[in-house]
Amino acid sequence: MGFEKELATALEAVREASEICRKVQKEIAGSSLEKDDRSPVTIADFASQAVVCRILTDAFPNDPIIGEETAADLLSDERRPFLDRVVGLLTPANPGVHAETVCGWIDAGRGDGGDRFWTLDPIDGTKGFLRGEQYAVSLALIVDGQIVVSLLGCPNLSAEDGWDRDTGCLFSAVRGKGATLRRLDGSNETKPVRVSGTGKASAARFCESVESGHSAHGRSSQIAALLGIESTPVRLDSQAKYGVVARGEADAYLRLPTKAGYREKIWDHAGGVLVVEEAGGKVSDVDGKPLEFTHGRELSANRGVIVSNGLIHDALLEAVARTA
Ligand SMILES: Nc1ncnc2c1ncn2[C@@H]1O[C@H](COP(=O)(O)O)[C@@H](O)[C@H]1OP(=O)(O)O
Ligand SMILES: [Mg+2]
Ligand SMILES: [Mg+2]
Ligand SMILES: [Mg+2]
Repeated sequence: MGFEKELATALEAVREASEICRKVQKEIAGSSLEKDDRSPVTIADFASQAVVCRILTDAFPNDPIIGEETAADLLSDERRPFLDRVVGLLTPANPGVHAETVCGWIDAGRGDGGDRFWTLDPIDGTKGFLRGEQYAVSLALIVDGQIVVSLLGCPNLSAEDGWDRDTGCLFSAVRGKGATLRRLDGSNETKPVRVSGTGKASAARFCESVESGHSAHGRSSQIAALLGIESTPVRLDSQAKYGVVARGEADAYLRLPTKAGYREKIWDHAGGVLVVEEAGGKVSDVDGKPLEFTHGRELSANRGVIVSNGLIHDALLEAVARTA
């Protein structure tokens, strides 16, 4: 199956959501609040989830969506002004839309898994978004446990090679059909995406989280030292790191388990994994096992994530094991 309609629908959804995120990022002050787990969320996270779920549900009414956000976080009286701002972001494209309808769109993202489902991170890297740095809109379709379509909208990542620096870029992949890069604006011109050809682990360029609480930075520098790597890792937020490895600007992305024992969420990886794999790279957990997207909202069968150009993957896993 070619998944043409799925890809076209997902491209439209990620583009529309990214446009809203861009608009909010320009005037970010006062646009965020804290969730029960103390992580930040902004009006753009909710609006992005609403838009993507609306578009997906229109096109594929039977497909469940597992999204990060829930409208429950918007329903207290004190949060009503915040909800009204989310509604305001959706009004230009949906004149007269009511708060109840918007909450319904957001909660279309509360689906369960199954044989065929979508997973969505409406803003991945909210902390980066708030700092005015990298973030991504991440969307993937999973069929029989395999990612078959994946997209990463990266509004603050320049589309290389003479494309306008501030258009942002959009990665997509369909299983067996390669990975592609577009500008995030309306243009449908595409470029193939390929990982680097770096075969010597000592020459590898790493990228990693900005937030040390999300991945063990100390351990990644030990791993780099073991491999004889002298360059310092590039730190950037969000699944934009998958995009950067997919297009060969870095050779590896290490997400090493932290002491807190955090379980990775499927929406924090699904959009990036197939882009890297279809670009010729490899993704596994720290034990070398493939990521399993068949256990609900979390990657509960995996620990950490190692992303590479494929050529240096075994060397990375060996060094990871030696620092365990
Ligand atoms: N304690 C945590 N450990 C690992 N990842 C986390 C943690 N808390 C939130 N995240 C998620 O990690 C991702 C960002 O990590 P980074 O940018 O450092 O790679 C985001 O998906 C973020 O969710 P969110 O989508 O809410 O931003
Ligand atoms: Mg979050
Ligand atoms: Mg995320
Ligand atoms: Mg998020």
